[in-house]
Amino acid sequence: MNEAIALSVISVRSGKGGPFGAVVVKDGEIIAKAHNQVTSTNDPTAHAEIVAIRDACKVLQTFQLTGCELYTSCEPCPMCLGAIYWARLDKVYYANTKADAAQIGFDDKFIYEELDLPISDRKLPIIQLMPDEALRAFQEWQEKIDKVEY
Ligand SMILES: Nc1ccnc(=O)[nH]1
Repeated sequence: MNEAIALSVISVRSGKGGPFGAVVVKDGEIIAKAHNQVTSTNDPTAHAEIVAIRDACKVLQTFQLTGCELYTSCEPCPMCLGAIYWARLDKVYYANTKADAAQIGFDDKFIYEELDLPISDRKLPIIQLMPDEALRAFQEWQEKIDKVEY
């Protein structure tokens, strides 16, 4: 967590992104570390946690981080939490909370609140189109013998 927090400070001082840092640990060793890079890379998904997960997967040459733990300087936002579940990390440690992040202008808490609402009550319109056509790829996937599942 010391390293994750140090990265969050580096992020602020370097001007490369928001005040967030994260590290991925396996068997007690740091295998990947990152700070937020949203504004310096024009990538709204370049949260510290996402960048660290991408790097860890590259290092381990895998799309699943089972056996790894994530240390993040702030409670993960819903996007990062989704990535954490998809990556199958074992555990998450965090320092600042989403309420702390909200206080300095980061939307993590707002997105959590949106997710608690029924789709019809959310700020973001989400409209279904062409479900029958889209199902074709799902059917093909289900029938595919040599697929790589995740
Ligand atoms: N928890 C976080 C919120 C926003 N940006 C980040 O990199 N991390």
